[in-house]
Amino acid sequence: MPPSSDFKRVIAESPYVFIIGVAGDSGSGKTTFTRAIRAIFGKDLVSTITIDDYHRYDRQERKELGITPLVPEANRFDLLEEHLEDLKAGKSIQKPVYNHDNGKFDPPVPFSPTKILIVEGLHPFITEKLRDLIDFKLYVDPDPGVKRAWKIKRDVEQRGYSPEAVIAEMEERKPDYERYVAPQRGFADAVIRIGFSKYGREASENRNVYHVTLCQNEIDRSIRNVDLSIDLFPIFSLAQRDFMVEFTTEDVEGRAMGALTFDGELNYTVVRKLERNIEIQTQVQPINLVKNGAYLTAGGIAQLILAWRIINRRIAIESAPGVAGGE
Ligand SMILES: Nc1ncnc2c1ncn2[C@@H]1O[C@H](COP(=O)(O)OP(=O)(O)O)[C@@H](O)[C@H]1O
Ligand SMILES: O=C(COP(=O)(O)O)[C@H](O)[C@H](O)COP(=O)(O)O
Repeated sequence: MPPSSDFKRVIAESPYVFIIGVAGDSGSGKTTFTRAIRAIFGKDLVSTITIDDYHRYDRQERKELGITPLVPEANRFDLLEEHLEDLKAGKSIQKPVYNHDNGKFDPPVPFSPTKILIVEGLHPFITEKLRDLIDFKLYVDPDPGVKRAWKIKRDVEQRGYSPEAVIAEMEERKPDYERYVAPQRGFADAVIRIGFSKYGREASENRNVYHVTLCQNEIDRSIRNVDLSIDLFPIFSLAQRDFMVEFTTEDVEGRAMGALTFDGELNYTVVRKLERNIEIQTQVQPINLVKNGAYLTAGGIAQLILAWRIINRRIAIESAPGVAGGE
């Protein structure tokens, strides 16, 4: 791909359908963490499929069978594989629709592929075929306390459950989560862990500041050298808020992954440089995740780095011989 090309235009004109898989428990921030990707590429290029639509049983049937939606048999992965294969080949599908408001299925809807497709849900990496079809795999992994707070808030405010019902359901689902969902961390290119901020729980609750660890496998060799430096000078001169960065190696399902941890908030001036470097390297601009004068939270920085990783995976595919029209 020519270095000065307009990356969005190249993607729009390429036949390649790039699939991003986002796995994690219900209410773990899957939708929220893919927001940066949607914001960067825009509605025309990005669409999302939620795997909830591929449940085999409606809420009443699951109740009668005594199973949770986390059990693989409660989902139609064969149909999902078929649909992702069709979408990757540029074909439209008739997508099933699960309605969270009433726990039943609505009639299927026509769904056409966009050049970037986000597939999010409980089990996007459960079969080998799904893993092969997905180009970038992300696992979202909040601490139990964070997940509990997020899930209660969302399911009470948006899905009409009582807090007690949400808590009881979470307890009931735990063993199936550990058994069928959590092991998918082992297939992920990146795992995002989220805990309450070390600067106090109120920082999380009031300002969305979390302790965020981005575990990544080794960066693709194909990525060109890029300056991802953080400038210390504005940190010294604009350090009105607490911030920390840490790098460790962590064991993720038996794999050693590089773990970059952020907590707190960084001023726009510091983050804008990072964002600008990513814009120059990827030709995707403007990214503009932060507004002038504002602060970006640790989660926002993790999103920015993730977006950069994902864009680079897409560039690597574009440049590979014979794939997506590369030389
Ligand atoms: N990074 C985040 N920062 C703050 N709140 C979040 C974040 N991610 C998720 N949440 C909260 O958790 C709720 C559930 O997140 P959502 O992205 O809908 O989860 P999922 O798609 O995994 O079911 C959201 O409505 C939001 O209140
Ligand atoms: O586990 C999930 C996925 O939710 P999310 O969209 O949060 O990842 C839901 O419990 C099932 O889809 C069933 O839905 P319901 O409980 O509404 O019947």
